[in-house]
Amino acid sequence: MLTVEHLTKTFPGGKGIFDVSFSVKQGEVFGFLGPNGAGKSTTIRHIMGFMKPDQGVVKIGGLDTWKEQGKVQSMVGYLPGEIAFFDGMTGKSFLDFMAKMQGVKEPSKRNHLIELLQFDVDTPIRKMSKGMKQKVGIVAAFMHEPAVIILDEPTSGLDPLMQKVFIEIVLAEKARGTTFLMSSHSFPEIERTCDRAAIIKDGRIIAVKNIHELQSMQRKLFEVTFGDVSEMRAFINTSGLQVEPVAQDSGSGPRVRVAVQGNYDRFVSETAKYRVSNIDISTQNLEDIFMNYYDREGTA
Ligand SMILES: Nc1ncnc2c1ncn2[C@@H]1O[C@H](COP(=O)(O)OP(=O)(O)OP(=O)(O)O)[C@@H](O)[C@H]1O
Repeated sequence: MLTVEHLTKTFPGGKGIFDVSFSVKQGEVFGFLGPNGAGKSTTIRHIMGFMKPDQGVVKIGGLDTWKEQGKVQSMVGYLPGEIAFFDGMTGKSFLDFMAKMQGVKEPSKRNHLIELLQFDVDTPIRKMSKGMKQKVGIVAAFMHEPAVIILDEPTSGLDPLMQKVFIEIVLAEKARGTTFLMSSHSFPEIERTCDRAAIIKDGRIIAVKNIHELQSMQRKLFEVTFGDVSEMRAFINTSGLQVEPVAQDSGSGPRVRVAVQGNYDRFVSETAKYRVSNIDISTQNLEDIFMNYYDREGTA
């Protein structure tokens, strides 16, 4: 539904995006992650056909988004990182204006979204908080029921309750077959909504990950405290598990960290052979996995 092929744009000074390629299938929610200045918004502006690439092409539904901008935009909903509103407009007059541009005649979807997001459409936009403006932008991006929705940091400015509402709106649209590309700094949001996510750094894609696979691969980390050092050593040498010793705090007994993925039988039977005084359990979360990519140099 959406393909980005070898997209390159170099800004004066050498920044930009370089050979960015990925594709998003119909009905897929695709996350776009990366540190500040990595190139997310620049990529999104090219996807929307607002910028001419130096090299490469973006296609939505088979149409070149730069060359056939007009046609493409009628099938796309877009929430920019920073929305430019006209002076003197209320939420209602802005949405009326957008509805006219989008050719929306039936207001039921718009009214439903306003009800879910809970804001007063009659407030002048200049008096709205950042979160309220964001809500107006979300309604504008979704109300014409486009086939593809492109969202640049959609929940920035939204409170936690509204972030949850937003996730529910995305999941409902996804169930109808809408295709999404969504840049975000929020790992829980990506985890709840996305099928796959790309990580961009210094203008280059360094990884594309399947979120469902990552979730099924998540490891549990057990910190096991033994009765004495000889027992801990025996466990390290004979258990056959992935074990590493943990530096000992004053007062705590000899400890190891055991990483287990999926099958806990061996962990249970091996630890049962010793006097164990404590076990702490933690789950490696997606944020840990992604942060690893944020820090790491190189390509996937
Ligand atoms: N029009 C422009 N002219 C020159 N440099 C630009 C222009 N637009 C973006 N850049 C630079 O390109 C890089 C990528 O910027 P971009 O806004 O795409 O990042 P981002 O990933 O969206 O960041 P953030 O998470 O902070 O929103 C940055 O170094 C930015 O300063």
